[in-house]
Amino acid sequence: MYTILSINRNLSLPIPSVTESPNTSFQFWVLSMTAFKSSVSLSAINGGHAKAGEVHVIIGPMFAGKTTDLLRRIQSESSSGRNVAMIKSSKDTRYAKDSVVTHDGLKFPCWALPDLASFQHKLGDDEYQKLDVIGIDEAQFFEDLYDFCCKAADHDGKTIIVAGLDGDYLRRSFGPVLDVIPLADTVTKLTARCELCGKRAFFTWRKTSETRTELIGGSDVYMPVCRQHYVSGEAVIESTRTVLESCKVPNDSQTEVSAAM
Ligand SMILES: Nc1ncnc2c1ncn2[C@@H]1O[C@H](COP(=O)(O)OP(=O)(O)O)[C@@H](O)[C@H]1O
Ligand SMILES: Cc1cn([C@H]2C[C@H](O)[C@@H](COP(=O)(O)O)O2)c(=O)[nH]c1=O
Ligand SMILES: [Zn+2]
Repeated sequence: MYTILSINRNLSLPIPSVTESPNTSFQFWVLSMTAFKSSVSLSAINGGHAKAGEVHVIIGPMFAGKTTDLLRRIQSESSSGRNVAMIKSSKDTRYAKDSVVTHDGLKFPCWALPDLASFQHKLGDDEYQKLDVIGIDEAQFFEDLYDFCCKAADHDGKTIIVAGLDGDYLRRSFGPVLDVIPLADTVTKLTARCELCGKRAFFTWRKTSETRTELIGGSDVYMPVCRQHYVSGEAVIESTRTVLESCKVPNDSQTEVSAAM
């Protein structure tokens, strides 16, 4: 039998009035949680920061408006008087070196970095401490995204807003973006318009035959498509491959042909 005297925000603890010997597993759990709570204060959890951090993730195919949404949120935070910074992957060289740029041409100055771990050092500790909000674009290219979000949100009290592709051109998980979903306060999946039918596009189609996962490019290389046109596109590629295979001259007959020439 337990009497919960009071649970309030200063972690005051339930005072168990044990009417039986505390050897049942539930009673042991309550007592061990009581001991845990009394030894850990909130400030120790997030490194002494009064404000707990946040992680917000924006995903979707290319041209879905991920960067546009990221810029909107960052500008809103800045207008509210919060100190913001923007980071993008230095792999993104499409529109500008030191700015995040949307496909519509909207720009915002940023740090273009090869990794996130170097950000605090490059910014400087004093400036980093002053930061309230950090935006991250092209997050699929940052291998250290998970660890950065953990430290920045859990221990440094920062609000992190992440924008990146959830899937690559094969609709496979792209880089570390999906790994941070369990860390997130919110997850927003955006859609584009299918270039072939105008319906909602959830996927990105690569127009070229390159097969490497990382291939920087815009509408020259990629287009957003709906499920129907992604699948039919795959069907077209497969049937084209079959036709080309059937037109190929077999190797042994190639030898006969070249010998006859
Ligand atoms: N097929 C498309 N569907 C939706 N938006 C498109 C398409 N093609 C070009 N755009 C433009 O791309 C803009 C989104 O750009 P951006 O925010 O950079 O997208 P993302 O970061 O998701 O690639 C849209 O506002 C729109 O003007
Ligand atoms: C699908 C896909 C995309 N990329 C690259 C192409 C672009 O440079 C970025 C995505 O830019 P956006 O801001 O989302 O428009 O990623 C790639 O390297 N591999 C892919 O499979
Ligand atoms: Zn379509």
